[in-house]
Amino acid sequence: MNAFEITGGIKLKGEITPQGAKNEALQILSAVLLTKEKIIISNIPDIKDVNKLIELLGDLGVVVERINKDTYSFEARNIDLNFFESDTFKAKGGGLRGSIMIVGPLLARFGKAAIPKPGGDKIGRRRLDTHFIGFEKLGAKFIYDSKKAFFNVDATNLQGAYILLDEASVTGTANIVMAAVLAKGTTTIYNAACEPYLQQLCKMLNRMGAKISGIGSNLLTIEGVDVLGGTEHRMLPDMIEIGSFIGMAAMTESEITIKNVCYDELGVIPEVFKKLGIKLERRGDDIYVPSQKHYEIDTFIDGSILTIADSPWPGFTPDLLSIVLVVATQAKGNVLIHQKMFESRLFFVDKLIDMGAQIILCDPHRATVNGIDKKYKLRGISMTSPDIRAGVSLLIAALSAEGKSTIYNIEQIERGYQDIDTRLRALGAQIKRVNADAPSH
Ligand SMILES: CC(=O)N[C@H]1[C@@H](OP(=O)(O)OP(=O)(O)OC[C@H]2O[C@@H](n3ccc(=O)[nH]c3=O)[C@H](O)[C@@H]2O)O[C@H](CO)[C@@H](O)[C@@H]1O
Ligand SMILES: C=C(OP(=O)(O)O)C(=O)O
Repeated sequence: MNAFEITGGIKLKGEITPQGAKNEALQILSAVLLTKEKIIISNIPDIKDVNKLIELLGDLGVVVERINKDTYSFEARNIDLNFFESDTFKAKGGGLRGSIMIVGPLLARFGKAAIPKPGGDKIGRRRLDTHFIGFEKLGAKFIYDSKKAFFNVDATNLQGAYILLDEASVTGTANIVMAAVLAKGTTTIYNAACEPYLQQLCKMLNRMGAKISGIGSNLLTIEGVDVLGGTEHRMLPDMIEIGSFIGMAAMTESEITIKNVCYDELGVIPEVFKKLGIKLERRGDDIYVPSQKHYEIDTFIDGSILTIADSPWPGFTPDLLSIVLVVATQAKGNVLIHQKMFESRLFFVDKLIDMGAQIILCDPHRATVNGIDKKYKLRGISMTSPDIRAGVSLLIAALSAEGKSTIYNIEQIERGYQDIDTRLRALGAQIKRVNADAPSH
C-alpha cells in the first residue's frame, strides 16, 4: 500500500489544470455500449475508477483504442453477454460505483444485464432502488441474489413510461436515461438529477441520435429511437477537483490559477467558497485565487451563523462538503456543515480535531466548525484516508499544517485525483509517495 508523506506549512504558487470529470467519465463510458459504432472520447482522467471501467468494457468485448494520453475510441460491436457469468466480472464489476451504469445501456441494446453490488466509497447507505424501480417501470424484471450480492435484470421489450423518481439519484437518472433512449415510445422522468455530468451525457446521447429534451432540468422527456450511432465527446473539467484546489489555495495561503475551468458550468461552487471569505477571481475561463492570510466566514443576512448544506444540482454537491469543512477550520467565524445525503462522510473530522481544529460533530450529518482565524497552525499527524473526498481534505489539512503528516490508504484518493502528488509538487508542495501500510491500532 502507498502513503503520502507531506511536509506542511509551505505556500504553493503557480498554475494547475483540472483533470476531466470522474463522475461524468463513468456515465459517458457506460454509454458507449449503446451503439456498435465508434465513439471517441477525450479529456478522460487517468484515474483508478475510470481505468477499471475501461478495462471492464474491454472484457465485455468493446474494442478500446488509446489515441493519445487522454483520448480513447470505443467500438461496442460485439458484446460477450456470457462474461456476466464469469468470476472476473463478479470481481471487477463490484470494484467501483460507476459500473452500475452499464446496466441501462445493456438492457436497452441487448434486453439483459447483470451486475454485482457495486463498490465506491463507504460513506453511508448507497441504495440502488431508484435504478431498479426505474427499470421496472420500463418493463424490466430484476432479481437480486443476496447471497452472491448479484443483480440480474431482464427486459425483452422496454416500453417508455412516466417515471417519478423517488429521489434525484445521479447514477440512477443516468442509468434510466440510457435504458429509455432505445425503448419503444416516450419516457418522462420527473425528479431527475441534472448535474452537469447528466447534461453532458444527454447532450452526447442526442448527438448519437437520441431524442432527449428538458436537459438541465428535473423533467426529462425521451422519445425512444431504434438505433444510435457514433459520436465524439469531450469531458468537462472536474468541478470537484476545481473546488478542492480553491480550498487548498485558501488553506495554504497560496496564489494559484486554476486553468480552463468551464466557469459557467460550476453552478454555486465559486459562491460557496466566497461565503467562506475566500477571494477568487474569474479571469477568462480561469479562476485566480490570490494568497490570503485571513478569510472570514459570512453570516446569513440576519446575522445568524451560516449553514452550508448539500443538495441535488443546482444545489451544492455533497462531494465538496468535506473540503469546505476543512477550509473553514482556518477561517475566522463559524459555520454549520450539514451533509444531508450521506451519513458517514463527516466522521473524518476526528483526524482534523487531532490536528488541532475546533469542530463539534453534532451528529453523523452535522458538524459545527469554529474557525480559528489562523491563530495557530494545524499540526501534522499520521492518518488514514477513509474516502476519496475526506482523503483530499486531509491532504489539504496536511499541506497547511506545521510539520510532517503521513496519509495512508491513498488508493482512496487516487480513485479520483490524477497524479495528484506530481501536480502538487509542480506548485511547490513537499509531498512524497512512500510504500507504507497504515499502522494497526
Ligand atoms: C459515480 C458518481 O457519480 N457518484 C456520485 C453520485 O453517486 P450516486 O449516484 O451513487 O448517488 P445518488 O445521487 O444516488 O445519491 C447519493 C445519496 O444521496 C441521497 N439522496 C439523493 C438524492 C436526494 O434527492 N436526496 C438524497 O438524500 C441518496 O439516498 C444517497 O444516499 O452522486 C452523489 C450525489 O451527488 C455523489 O456524492 C457521488 O460522487
Ligand atoms: C463518492 C464519490 O464517488 P463514488 O460515487 O464513486 O463512490 C465521489 O466522487 O465523491
